[in-house]
Amino acid sequence: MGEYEHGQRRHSPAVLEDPLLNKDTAFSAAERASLGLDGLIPPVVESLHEQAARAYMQYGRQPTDLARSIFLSGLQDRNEVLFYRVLSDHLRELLPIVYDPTIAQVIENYSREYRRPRGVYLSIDDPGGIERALRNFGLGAGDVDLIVASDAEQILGIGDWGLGGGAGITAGKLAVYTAAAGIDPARVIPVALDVGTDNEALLNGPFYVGERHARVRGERYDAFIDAYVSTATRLFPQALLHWEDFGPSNARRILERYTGRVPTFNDDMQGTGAIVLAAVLGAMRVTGQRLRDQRVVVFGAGTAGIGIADQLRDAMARDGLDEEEAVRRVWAVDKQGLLTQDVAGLRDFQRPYARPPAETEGWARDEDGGIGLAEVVARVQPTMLLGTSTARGAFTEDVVRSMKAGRPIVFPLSNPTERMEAAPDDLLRWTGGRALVATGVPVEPIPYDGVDHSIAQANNALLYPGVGLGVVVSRARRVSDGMLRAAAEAVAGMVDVSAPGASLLPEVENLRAVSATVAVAVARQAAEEGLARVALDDPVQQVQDAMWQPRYRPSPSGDGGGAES
Ligand SMILES: NC(=O)C1=CN([C@@H]2O[C@H](COP(=O)(O)OP(=O)(O)OC[C@H]3O[C@@H](n4cnc5c(N)ncnc54)[C@H](O)[C@@H]3O)[C@@H](O)[C@H]2O)C=CC1
Ligand SMILES: CC(=O)C(=O)O
Ligand SMILES: [Mg+2]
Repeated sequence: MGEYEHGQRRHSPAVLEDPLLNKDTAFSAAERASLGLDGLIPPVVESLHEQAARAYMQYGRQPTDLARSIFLSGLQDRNEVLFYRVLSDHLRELLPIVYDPTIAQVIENYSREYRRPRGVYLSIDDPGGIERALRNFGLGAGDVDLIVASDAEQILGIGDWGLGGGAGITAGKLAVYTAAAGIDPARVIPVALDVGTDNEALLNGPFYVGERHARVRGERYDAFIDAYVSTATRLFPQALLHWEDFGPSNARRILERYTGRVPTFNDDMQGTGAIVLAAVLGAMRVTGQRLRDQRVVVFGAGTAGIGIADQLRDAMARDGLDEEEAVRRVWAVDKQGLLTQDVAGLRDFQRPYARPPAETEGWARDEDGGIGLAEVVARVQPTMLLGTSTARGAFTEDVVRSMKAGRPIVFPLSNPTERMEAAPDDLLRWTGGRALVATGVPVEPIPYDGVDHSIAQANNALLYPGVGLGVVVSRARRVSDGMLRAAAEAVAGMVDVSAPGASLLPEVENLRAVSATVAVAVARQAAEEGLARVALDDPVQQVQDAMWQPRYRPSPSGDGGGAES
C-alpha cells in the first residue's frame, strides 16, 4: 500500500457530502480554494436562484408523485438549503408531495426505495444502544430544538408501517416544520422507534429494513419509550419531544406520562384538535352561531377523534357551558357504533364521551347490536360531523342529508385521500352548496352554483409548526392546553370568511405567516402561564429572528457566503 489505504482520500470533500453544508455549484471561487474543492465542481458559479430553477425543472420531469417525492428526498440529501428554497418557492404544489397525501406512498415504499439513512433509528432489541445512537448523530446538549419520534403503529390512516413508517413520517413532519415555521434543520432529529411491526407483508416480504418481528407491547415497550425519553431529555435538555402516529393504545398514555415533566406534544391529538377547533371557529363566524349550541358527531373515536372532541369540549365550556354539558354535546361513534357506557372495550379516553344507555332506548341497532352512524345522525341531528375513522365514503348522502338543516359542518379529516369519509364535491352537491367543508388532504377549489368553494385543509400541518416555533422561542417548560388554545385562536383570527365560498382556514401559501403568528401567540401564552424560560420582550421580533431561511451562509472555513440568490 502507498501513503493511503485503498479508497481513502487525502483531501476529503466532506463538505460536498454534508447536505447542511453543501452548496454545490454555488460555492464561490474563494470557498472552493479554501475548502479544497477546486476542480471537484463544474467551473460555473451559480446563485441559489439559478440552482433552484434547475432543480424545479428536473422535478417537473418526474413521471409520478412517488418519483417526484424520491427526487425531492434526493435533493434534500444533497443540499438542504436548495431543497427548502425549492419547497418554499412552490409550497402549494410541493407540500402534497413532501407531505400529505403522497407521504403515504413514500412510507408504503420505504424499504423498497431505500437509498440512504436520515435521522436516528432506535431498536427495541437494543435499548442499551439508545444513548450511543443519539450521540452518534453528532449534536451537543444545546444544539437540539426538536425531536420528532414515531413508532408508526397508525401512520396517517394507513396503519402499521414499521420502521419505514417511523422514518418517513418523522422526516416529512420535520420538513414541514422547517418550510412552514423556519425550524432550523440543523437543530432537529427525526427518530424512528422500531418496536417491530404487525404488518405481515413487510415481515415476510423482501427488502424490509426494520426488525423482523411482531410489534412489542406491554412492559418492554413502556421501558423502551421511557429509555428514549430519559436519554433524549438528558442529552438534549432544551428539545421539544413531538410524538407522531402512535396507535390508540399508546398515544394518550405516553403523552399523559410525560406531559408534566418535559416539553412534549402529541400532534395527532393536540395539533389536530387545535386546527379543527380553528376551522370550527371559522365556521361559527360564517353561520353566526355559538359554539355552545353545536351538536357534534365524531366518527372514529381514536387518537385524533377524541383529541378533537376534547378541544371542542373545552372551547364549549369556555363559551359558557359547564364541562358536563359540553361533554354531552359530543356523540362519539367508533367501530362498535355509538359509544355508550355499556359498549364493550371502551378505551379510557373514550369513556367520558360514552352516553348513558337509557338515552338510546328505541334507537335502531345493527345486526351486531351497535347503533350505527346513520341512526346516530338521524336521532341527534348534529350541526357538525367530523370524520377521523379512516373509513372511506362513510359519510353517505343519506347521512349528510339527515344532519340538522342549515349549514352543516362536515369535515372528512382522514388521510390520505383514499381514506376520506366523503369527497368534498359530493358534500357540496348533496347540500346544495351549503355544507361548510374541511379536509385533511389538500383539495382544489370547487365551483358550485357560480361560487368557488375553497376547501380548508384542516391538517395539523397548519398548526404544529407554529406551536413548535413558539416553544423554541420561549423555551417553554411544557406545552399547556392554554398554549394550544392560543394557537387555535391565532389561526382562526387570520381568516376572513366573509366572501361566499371562503375557506375556513388560511391558505397553505400563507403557511409561514400563519406559523409565525401561531408562534407569537404560543410564546406569549407560555410566558403568561409562567412556563417560558427566556424573557419575551419582543416576541414578534424574537419569532422572526428565530426563523431559519433557505439561503446560503458563509462556509465554515471558506471566506464568503457563496453565491447569493
Ligand atoms: N387532518 C388531520 O390533521 C389528521 C387526520 N388524521 C386522520 O384521522 C384518521 C385516524 O387517525 P388516528 O386517530 O391517528 O387513528 P386511530 O387508530 O387512533 O383512530 C381511528 C379510530 O377510528 C376507528 N375506526 C376504524 N374504522 C372504523 C369504521 N369503519 N367505523 C368507525 N370507526 C372506525 C378505530 O377503531 C379508531 O378508534 C387517519 O386517517 C388520520 O390520517 C389524524 C391526525 C391528523
Ligand atoms: C395529518 C396527520 O398527522 C395524520 O393524518 O396522522
Ligand atoms: Mg399524524
